[in-house]
Amino acid sequence: MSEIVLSLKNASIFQRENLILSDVTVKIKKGDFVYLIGKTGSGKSSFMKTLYGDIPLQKGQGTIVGFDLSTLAEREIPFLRRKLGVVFQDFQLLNDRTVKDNLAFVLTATGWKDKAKQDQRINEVLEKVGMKTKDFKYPYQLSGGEQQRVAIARALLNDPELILADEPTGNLDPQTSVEVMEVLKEINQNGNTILMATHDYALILKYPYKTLKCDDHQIFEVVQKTV
Ligand SMILES: Nc1ncnc2c1ncn2[C@@H]1O[C@H](COP(=O)(O)OP(=O)(O)OP(=O)(O)O)[C@@H](O)[C@H]1O
Repeated sequence: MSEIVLSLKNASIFQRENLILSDVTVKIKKGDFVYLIGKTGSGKSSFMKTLYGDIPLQKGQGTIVGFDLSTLAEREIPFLRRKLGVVFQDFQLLNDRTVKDNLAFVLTATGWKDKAKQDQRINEVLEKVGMKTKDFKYPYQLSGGEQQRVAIARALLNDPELILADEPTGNLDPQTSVEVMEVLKEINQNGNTILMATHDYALILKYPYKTLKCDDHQIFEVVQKTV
């Protein structure tokens, strides 16, 4: 039986007291690539934030990579995030340090003490995203696509059970979006599970995967034709 990495049942997603999505029932299996689409303001980011513990799950049931979202305590959130890799639209790299030091910072913060092991892991993840030769650069010396590759490498550092990518191509031109998508496709083919929020329909047509849609306070699966 396939391993379930995310399961929500009759979940409601709120922003403060406002109900954004109701009765959400979703399952994601290990190895899946799943899109989350929907208009601006339909709740994609709110959904993602609930999954990484930024918004509490107030109603319904939810488990993600072994954590119960409905009982998630503040002190558990760093441990949840270690099992997730989160990628944002605006990359969120630290501008005052090199690519290598951005990644080393995360490894140190998550308990990697041995410098040689850190270096090895950094090389491995940069290799996966084709950025190994640019580890000495500062983020502002890189293009948007390169910065997003580094952000993906950072998400891979602790071998996450699920990668949550919230509009990872939102700041990129169409050609660069395709290049970043190729990276995501490849890491999915290597076994990583990915949930990606996007409103880039061209990408969805080019790379068809299971698609969930946020609309009218609901989330439902759509088939490619009706996207
Ligand atoms: N911090 C907040 N406090 C209160 N309401 C919020 C907050 N953030 C978002 N919302 C509201 O929640 C709803 C869903 O927003 P959300 O950002 O999840 O949508 P989205 O689908 O990700 O949109 P986009 O594609 O523009 O990123 C919107 O009506 C928005 O106004």
